[in-house]
Amino acid sequence: MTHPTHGIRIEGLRKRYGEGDTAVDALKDVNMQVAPGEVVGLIGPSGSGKSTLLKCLGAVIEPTAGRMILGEQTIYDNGWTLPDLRALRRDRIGFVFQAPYLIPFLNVTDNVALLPMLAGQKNAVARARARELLAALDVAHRAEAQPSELSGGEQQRVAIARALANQPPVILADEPTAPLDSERALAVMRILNQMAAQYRTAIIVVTHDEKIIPTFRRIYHIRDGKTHEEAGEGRAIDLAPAHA
Ligand SMILES: Nc1ncnc2c1ncn2[C@@H]1O[C@H](COP(=O)(O)OP(=O)(O)OP(=O)(O)O)[C@@H](O)[C@H]1O
Repeated sequence: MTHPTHGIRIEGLRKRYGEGDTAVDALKDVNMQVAPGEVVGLIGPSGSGKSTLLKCLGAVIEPTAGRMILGEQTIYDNGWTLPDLRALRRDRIGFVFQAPYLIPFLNVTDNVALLPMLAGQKNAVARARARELLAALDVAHRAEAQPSELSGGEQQRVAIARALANQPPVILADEPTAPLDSERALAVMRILNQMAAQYRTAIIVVTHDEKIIPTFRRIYHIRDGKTHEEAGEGRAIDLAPAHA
C-alpha cells in the first residue's frame, strides 16, 4: 500500500493492559493522521490514554491490535513489522519531554551529536549537524557550554535540537511547555512549527497547557481510549519573542 502523505498514520489502534477480570482497555479505537510538516495537539483528561498512545507510537510498549505507519514504513500491523525496535526509536522518532534530560557531563554540541554518532555517523559529520541545528534554534553561542550553565528555555531548545538530530519523520512531544511561562511556551511552539515546516517532520504534542492550545490548527481529543478530531484556532505565533 502506498502512503502519499507519509507523516504518521494510526488506524484502529487498541491497547489492553493485563488479562481477564483485571484487564484495562486503555486504547479502544485510535485513528490519527499527521502530515509531514504538521504539528497537531493531543488533548484528553487524566487516564484517557495519552501516555499509552505515545508509548505505542514510540515503540516503548506493544499495542494489542491496529496499524501504525511512520514515514514510509508500516511499523505495526497487528504485530511489529520490524525486527529492530531500538533502531526505530533511535533513528526515526524524536522525543521531547517536559524536562530536557540533557546528559550533564557532555557539552551542548555533544548532547545533540550523540544520537547521530550512535546511528553510525562519523564524529565530524554528527557535530556539524549538531551545530547546524543549534544555530537554527538560536543557541549556537552556547554550543560549548555544559547543560547546567543554560537557562531552562535554552535547555529545552537543545532538547528539541537533539530530537531533530537524526532527522526523524516523527517527533513525539509530551508536555514540552509545562514548566515554561507564556512567552517561552509560545516560543517553543513557534520553534516546533518552524522545524516541522523546515524538516517536513510530523509532530504530535500531548498537552494540558491552555497557553499553547490556540496555536494548533488541528487537535485530537482522546476520551476513554477513543480519538475525535476537531479544528483548532491555529492562531499565528510569530509575534512571540525569538528566545525561549
Ligand atoms: N501499565 C499499566 N497497567 C495497567 N493499566 C494501565 C497501565 N498504564 C496505564 N494504565 C491504565 O490505562 C488507562 C490510560 O492510562 P494513560 O497513562 O495512558 O492515561 P493518560 O491520558 O496519559 O493520563 P495522565 O494525563 O494522567 O498521564 C488508565 O486507566 C490507566 O490506569
